[in-house]
Amino acid sequence: MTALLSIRDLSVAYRGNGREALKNINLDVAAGERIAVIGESGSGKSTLALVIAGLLPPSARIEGHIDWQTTEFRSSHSFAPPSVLPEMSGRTEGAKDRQPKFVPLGGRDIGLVFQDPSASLDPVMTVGKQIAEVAHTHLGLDWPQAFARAKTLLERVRLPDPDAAMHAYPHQLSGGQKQRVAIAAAIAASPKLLIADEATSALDTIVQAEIVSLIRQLVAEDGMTLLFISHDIALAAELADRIAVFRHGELVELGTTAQIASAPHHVYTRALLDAHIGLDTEPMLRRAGASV
Ligand SMILES: Nc1ncnc2c1ncn2[C@@H]1O[C@H](COP(=O)(O)OP(=O)(O)OP(=O)(O)O)[C@@H](O)[C@H]1O
Repeated sequence: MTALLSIRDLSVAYRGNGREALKNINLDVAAGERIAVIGESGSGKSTLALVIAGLLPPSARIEGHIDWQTTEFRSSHSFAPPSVLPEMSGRTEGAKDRQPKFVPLGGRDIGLVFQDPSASLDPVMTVGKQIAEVAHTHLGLDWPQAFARAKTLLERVRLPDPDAAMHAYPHQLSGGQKQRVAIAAAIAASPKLLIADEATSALDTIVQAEIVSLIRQLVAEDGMTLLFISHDIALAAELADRIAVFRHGELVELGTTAQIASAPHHVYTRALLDAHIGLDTEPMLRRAGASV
């Protein structure tokens, strides 16, 4: 399968933080693949999402490369994450040599869904306008077309009354409904990559399962690549083809969901699995296609 994304020797350090948030990460993500990134709090999961999306603060030190395979240019293009550019002044010749380079744009090429939908939704703009704005900006649709697309998206994310929701403000919706709206906005420009960073962590178990199922369906229907970030290995196993296990900024294990769930190599992965034993390990293994 073609790699959509190749991460090479990637390290990230935040200013004022002695420890590197990511250490020498190498990871290929295939086009159309669903990959889960799991690990405990502080393991570097969100940093990975932010560096891929080019959203790290400019003060963060980034080393290494993220290469994108884009159909637009029909070849592989390398980009230095935007926030590293000022620090790359000594290497600009090399950077110029790689022209034309493809710099993915958040919203257009990468859809992002975070834990707290309230933080990504504008409280004083109607839901319909927020989704339509993404389609208007990134797809160049005129406003009537953009609003029509917003309505279709609200139907696709299964909001109970899409017509009413178009005119609603975020505070009038439940947490699960807001997350559906955030997902609709994230996929409004048909991004190649959807990053869901703890997108279900703030929701109760039933709504969590509904959102996971929704993400699975949308990713399949639109042929998106999924980076699903979670601290919950059981949830990750529900929809990932492969699981990447992070600890203290390092990628300690990478394997198919069945392999990770049934025969983990790393002691830390085993500990994450053990935390689920007696709770939902068997269903998780069955879902992952492993023999129990
Ligand atoms: N803006 C920042 N400035 C300084 N240090 C940061 C910043 N953001 C994250 N860090 C540090 O980087 C490391 C990795 O954090 P990160 O948020 O990527 O982990 P995480 O696995 O996503 O954790 P969580 O599940 O709690 O969100 C941690 O030590 C964290 O304290």
